[in-house]
Amino acid sequence: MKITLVVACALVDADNRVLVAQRPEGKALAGLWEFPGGKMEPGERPEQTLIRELDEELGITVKEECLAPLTFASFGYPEFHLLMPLWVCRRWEGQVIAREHTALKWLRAGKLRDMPMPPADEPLIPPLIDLLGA
Ligand SMILES: Nc1nc2c([nH]c(=O)n2[C@H]2C[C@H](O)[C@@H](COP(=O)(O)OP(=O)(O)OP(=O)(O)O)O2)c(=O)[nH]1
Ligand SMILES: [Mg+2]
Repeated sequence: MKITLVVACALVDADNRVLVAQRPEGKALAGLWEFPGGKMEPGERPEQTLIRELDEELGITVKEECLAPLTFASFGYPEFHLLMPLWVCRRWEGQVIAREHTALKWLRAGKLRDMPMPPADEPLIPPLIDLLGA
């Protein structure tokens, strides 16, 4: 079985809302709402991958000390087993923009359940509600 390591981030704004981003057409799971992030490249540490992905996907600069680990997803897709740690980040530089996603939304954690997300993401929602409120 192939394990794919993907790193992801819940960006949280001053009102305790979480950023979700809609996956673009042409990619796997197109149209679903996800936490920004992506696959690790050879030689990277997970936190470096996340910082790179947040720059590439959202145009923001994040410092490693502003990333707090929260939980992880472990889910069997047909082609691979996804292992995805999720960090929380409340502090970054720059304006969040959709460089690769179709759209972005800031939502209360309790509203994440209303969004069509990848099946792997469902268990990530309760820890976010515990941390941020519904
Ligand atoms: N980023 C992200 N990926 C997720 C989430 N949930 C989930 O199942 N995935 C899956 C979808 C993909 O199979 C994989 C991550 O792929 P990705 O498309 O973000 O990878 P990437 O940014 O490196 O993009 P690419 O270069 O591979 O096109 O993890 C999530 O919340 N965030
Ligand atoms: Mg990505």
